[in-house]
Amino acid sequence: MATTILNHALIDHKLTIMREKDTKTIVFKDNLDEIAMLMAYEVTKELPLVDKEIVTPICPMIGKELKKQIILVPILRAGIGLVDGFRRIIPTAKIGHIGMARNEDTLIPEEYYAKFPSGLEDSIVIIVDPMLATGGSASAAITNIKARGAKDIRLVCLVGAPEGVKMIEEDHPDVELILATLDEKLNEHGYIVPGLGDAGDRLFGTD
Ligand SMILES: O=P(O)(O)OC[C@H]1O[C@H](OP(=O)(O)OP(=O)(O)O)[C@H](O)[C@@H]1O
Ligand SMILES: O=c1cc[nH]c(=O)[nH]1
Ligand SMILES: [Mg+2]
Repeated sequence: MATTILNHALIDHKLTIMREKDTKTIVFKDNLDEIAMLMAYEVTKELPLVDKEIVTPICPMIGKELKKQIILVPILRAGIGLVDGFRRIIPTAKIGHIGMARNEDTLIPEEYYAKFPSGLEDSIVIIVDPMLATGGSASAAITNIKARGAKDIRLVCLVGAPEGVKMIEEDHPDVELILATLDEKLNEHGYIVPGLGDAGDRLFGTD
């Protein structure tokens, strides 16, 4: 399935504020929240619809409604920063959580928490995480969510590295990947260059 890079002017403007190293935690959080709404609008543009018979004040008509339940899954921790914005745009979304921690030496991710609503098999699952670096965390999260029954999965990330895109395309060719922007590369510590640093730390004020 094709990878989409949004390259959206307003998202890029807000992302530059987030990237700046002196941006304060609250400003970082607010901009991520606003970007999440814009990305939610973009990724829901072509969701499958079914007909719905309704009556307007003027006459009966066949309207449209979403065909499937949406389950939003943030990859903890940093993915939490995208949840509120998505929920404002898709208030009927149910939320699952998956915790993936990347070992900073080996860069290998490990699942440490998972809780999902029922109905993964029949829902559209939108996994969110600001960063796609090596791709290890997102790829493992997708594998684990598929093992729990999900079939229709989209992965939405803010900043991607070419290495991460390659891993998702190879490991999960059935998953639609949507990025706000594609950065240049990874550095020797597995951080995205130019990137924005450690998204979880910047979002929650840890270091
Ligand atoms: O593509 P990868 O190389 O796996 O790196 C990306 C992952 O790294 C970050 O999480 P981190 O492990 O730092 O956890 P955190 O959100 O708790 O900070 C980020 O939010 C991704 O989940
Ligand atoms: O650049 C990176 C890479 C992984 N995780 C982050 O938060 N930032
Ligand atoms: Mg982190």
